[in-house]
Amino acid sequence: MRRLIVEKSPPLHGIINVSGSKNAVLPIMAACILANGEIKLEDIPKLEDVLVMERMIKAIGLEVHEDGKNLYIKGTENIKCEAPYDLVRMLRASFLVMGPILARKGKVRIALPGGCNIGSRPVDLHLKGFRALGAEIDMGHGYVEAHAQALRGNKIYLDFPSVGATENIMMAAILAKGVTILENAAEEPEIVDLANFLNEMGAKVVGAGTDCIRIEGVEWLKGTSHTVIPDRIEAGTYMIAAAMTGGRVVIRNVEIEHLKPIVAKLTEAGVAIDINENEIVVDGRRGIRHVDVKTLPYPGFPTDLQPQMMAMLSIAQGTSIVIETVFENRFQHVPELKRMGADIKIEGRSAVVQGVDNLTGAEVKATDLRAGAALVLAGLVAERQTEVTEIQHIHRGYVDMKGKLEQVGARIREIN
Ligand SMILES: CC(=O)N[C@H]1[C@@H](OP(=O)(O)OP(=O)(O)OC[C@H]2O[C@@H](n3ccc(=O)[nH]c3=O)[C@H](O)[C@@H]2O)O[C@H](CO)[C@@H](O)[C@@H]1O
Ligand SMILES: C=C(OP(=O)(O)O)C(=O)O
Repeated sequence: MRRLIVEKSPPLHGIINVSGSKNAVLPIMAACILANGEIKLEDIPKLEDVLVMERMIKAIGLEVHEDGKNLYIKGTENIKCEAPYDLVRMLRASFLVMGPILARKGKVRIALPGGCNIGSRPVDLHLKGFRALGAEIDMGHGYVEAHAQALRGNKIYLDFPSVGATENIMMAAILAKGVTILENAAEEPEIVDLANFLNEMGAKVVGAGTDCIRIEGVEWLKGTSHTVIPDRIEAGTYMIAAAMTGGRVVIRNVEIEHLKPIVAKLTEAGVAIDINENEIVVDGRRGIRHVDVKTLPYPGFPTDLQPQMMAMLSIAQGTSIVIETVFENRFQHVPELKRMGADIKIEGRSAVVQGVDNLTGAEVKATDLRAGAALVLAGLVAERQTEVTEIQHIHRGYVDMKGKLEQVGARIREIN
């Protein structure tokens, strides 16, 4: 099993280039099922999750090839209506092929995604949306089946602004007859990127990025070229790394607007931040003060940065409160951080983080993607050596984390 060995590192210094967004590229790859024609996705992030999604859309019948930098996908009408369990199991986002297949073929059979370890993550809101568009849904034997004579636009109110449900329902509505109004929709930048991509292919989506999205059904979609937005969670992770180590790092290829919640919290914690056109300079030399953090749907503080933020607050001056409102089981990094000497108490969905002077290296387990990132960051400031195991989770969502951190002075290596 591969592991990352992280040693106490000097303050990070230099430049880090952010890759394309994992959470934008995955739904966009699913949306290719809706199109006829050639699609070019430029500068795609080379991530395990992208490879799995590539296998998924190939299994459905799309032609996919890459030239090391770009991904070329050929949309076709000859698609299969079934998404196999072995792929849905590996990647939750693969459930996002359900809306596009249903839209295209009027029927779909897909494995229910397995429980992921940050929460139970049901798909009831996705299914509620498909039902409102006229689909009949059957469940059994670990699969969900949907079929419809013809999908028809409708008014749909989401009980919670779920990112995945917003994306799946939006894609199902693209080829439906009439107009769909999606209320209490998620407003994440990745949803705007998906809507832009769909519109470039000929869809009629307005309002993405607000809580009300209007989709006017069209007959068909054509091919296009698209560059996905920069990964705001990757950017935020390295911003926190710079702050924690008391370094000064220039983070390039960022969309400043998307980073507002993390910029606000780091500034409140005493970190100096300079903003240029598409780069951000993070200077942690003044030290870190305690801050309270509550995760919320965008534009609130992202749950995907909560573990990394918690690692930072575990060495801040004073006591911080971290409240996780999005996922009910996203504190699994806490026992691991405690093994490294952090002083954290969990009370329900809140964690009380009392900053300590020093963390100490230990063998710790990456229980999920962002938990793994948090432990790597903790390792950069911990005395002696930290060994992070189960790093396949990190490879799901970070392009060459080891190389990017090494480039700014981190002492980190990967071993088998
Ligand atoms: C591939 C991708 O983009 N993943 C992101 C996406 O996940 P994902 O799309 O799975 O997250 P959601 O926004 O759907 O989930 C948020 C909350 O809604 C609940 N829920 C969701 C759907 C549903 O049908 N019923 C229901 O109860 C979930 O259990 C969770 O508690 O948004 C999350 C929240 O920003 C991020 O952490 C993930 O990185
Ligand atoms: C939870 C995450 O991803 P996924 O929804 O793919 O599990 C994440 O990116 O932190």
